[in-house]
Amino acid sequence: MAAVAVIGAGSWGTALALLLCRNGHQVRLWGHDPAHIAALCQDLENKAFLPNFPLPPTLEPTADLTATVAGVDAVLVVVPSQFFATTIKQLVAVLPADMGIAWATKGFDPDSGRLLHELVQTVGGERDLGVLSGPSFATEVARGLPTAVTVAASRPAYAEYLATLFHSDRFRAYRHDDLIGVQVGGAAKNVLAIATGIADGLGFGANTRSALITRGLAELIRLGMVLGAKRETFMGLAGLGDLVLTCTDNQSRNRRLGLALAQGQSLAQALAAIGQEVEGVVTVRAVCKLAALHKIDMPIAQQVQAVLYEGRTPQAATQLLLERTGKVELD
Ligand SMILES: NC(=O)c1ccc[n+]([C@@H]2O[C@H](COP(=O)([O-])OP(=O)(O)OC[C@H]3O[C@@H](n4cnc5c(N)ncnc54)[C@H](O)[C@@H]3O)[C@@H](O)[C@H]2O)c1
Ligand SMILES: O=P(O)(O)OC[C@H](O)CO
Repeated sequence: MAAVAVIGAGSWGTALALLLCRNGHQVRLWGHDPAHIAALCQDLENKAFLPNFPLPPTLEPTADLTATVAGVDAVLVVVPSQFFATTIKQLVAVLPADMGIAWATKGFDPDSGRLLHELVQTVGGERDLGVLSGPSFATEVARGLPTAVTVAASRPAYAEYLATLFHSDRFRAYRHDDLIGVQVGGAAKNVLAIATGIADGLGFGANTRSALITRGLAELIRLGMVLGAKRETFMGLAGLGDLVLTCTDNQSRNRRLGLALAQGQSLAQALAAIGQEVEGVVTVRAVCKLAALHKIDMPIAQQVQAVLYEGRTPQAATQLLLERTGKVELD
């Protein structure tokens, strides 16, 4: 059994920490906010981000990063992408130089637009890198509902090590070698879930939803290919799997944001009502910048950006998508 540091005490970090404890591991769960961690220690529950799931004695909440990683066998970072760079910088300062870093964050580095493995390489030097991604709502994992994810790593043995930590009869962790594709899938699907939420919120039907998911997948593949991903990765859990989950179920915060925008709420109102991280709001900027840089067509992502940041109404954005000239289906 291993000692694991989970860095990020939000809903996903807490759900993965609970899973690791159920798998028999000893877990330290780090949060940046000492008051929140004090509440976790007192309530033995993460009331702010994952209520109604008792924390077992093998899960130790802490706000001390040095103490969190002391003597652990593995480290998993699960902070939202906007805090990822700062957290990694703090982490590498207290982590042995040969210790691998894995993450379950879904997004790009907002400042540089780079994928997170590039940032970790730059800040953390040569070491094992791994990512856990795929269709997985925190609450369902905490409830022990059957879930399957992808674990990709820079080295097959590290992917196998990480997958073994998480794998159980309720949480199947499939190994993968496409670090880039798995990250692009997990990040970009959030933008497409906002688009699908908008369409559903405007009252469009099942045909429209399916069209957006499928044409969204084409955009995601285009982006992945220019960044060096393998095309087939997008047919797996971290691609189509997560895209379908997030675009079709109202547990998704990104989808709910789209629904709220279509119903006339402002971005600020919608975010306040959701009260948690909505990664697509940050990710859409990186995605559109990358699309422009690599000269690839990502019309759905561009319309999401226009709705979020350029004052375009959901109705106008939808109309602009529909008015595009016909084209061949496959690139
Ligand atoms: N919630 C899910 O179901 C789920 C599932 C899969 C992946 N993810 C991904 O996991 C990542 C984390 O999301 P979440 O759902 O746990 O977020 P959350 O909204 O539940 O929690 C917010 C998190 O942000 C952290 N935070 C806030 N300010 C911070 C700061 N200044 N420095 C460091 N951390 C700070 C909080 O401690 C908390 O961990 C995201 O990339 C998300 O896409 C979430
Ligand atoms: O609630 P969302 O939209 O952030 O999605 C959560 C997970 O990424 C689903 O796999």
